[in-house]
Amino acid sequence: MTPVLEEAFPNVSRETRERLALYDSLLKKWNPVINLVSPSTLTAAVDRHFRDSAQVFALADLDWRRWTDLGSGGGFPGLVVAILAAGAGHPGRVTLVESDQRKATFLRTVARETGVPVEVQASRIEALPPQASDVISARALAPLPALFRLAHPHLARNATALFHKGAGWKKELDDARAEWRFDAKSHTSETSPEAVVLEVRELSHV
Ligand SMILES: C[S@@+](CC[C@H](N)C(=O)[O-])C[C@H]1O[C@@H](n2cnc3c(N)ncnc32)[C@H](O)[C@@H]1O
Repeated sequence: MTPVLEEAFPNVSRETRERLALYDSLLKKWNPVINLVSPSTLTAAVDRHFRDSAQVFALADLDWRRWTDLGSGGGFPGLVVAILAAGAGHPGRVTLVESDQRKATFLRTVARETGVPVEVQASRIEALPPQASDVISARALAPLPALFRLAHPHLARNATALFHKGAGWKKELDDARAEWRFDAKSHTSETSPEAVVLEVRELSHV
């Protein structure tokens, strides 16, 4: 287990850290074959991917029952959420949606090897029946207006969307207001100074 993982996750159980370490090693093994994350980010994966993902778990209200992660790719942030939730004894169900079959196979492999219960939907988000999720997350999937179109059918009443966004997030928010009503709060990212996690509630069409 790398000391970096211990520093990044000081308050989780040993079992959770071991699961994260196993995930990290599988990511490094599979990445040259299916490009789950940019290869240049692999050496700093604990910070760039694992700690970055953990932010949404910490921001969500604790009482969620269904969490859906859209466009999960290599599992960020959704699979990290599932590992942290399992470690905390959280009873909620996490679904990862990823249309690329090879990436979905990777997600199922990590879930099986770490023993973390997670549902992997290997399909396009647009093809899913409504998920009625209390929390929806997505990182690096689409600009905000398009992301709202993808997420909206899957939100339960009083749901929260937690979206990682880069430096252009203010412009994306302005663009989205042409089409959508919502309350939004930005949380400065702990892993990248110009990035944020946007917390969006009460999303409805204009
Ligand atoms: C840029 S990657 C980001 C992956 C991951 N969220 C991350 O931050 O590392 C976007 C992922 O979304 C998936 N994706 C894009 N559009 C999708 C759709 N309409 N339905 C399901 N998955 C989609 C792609 O296959 C890809 O794996």
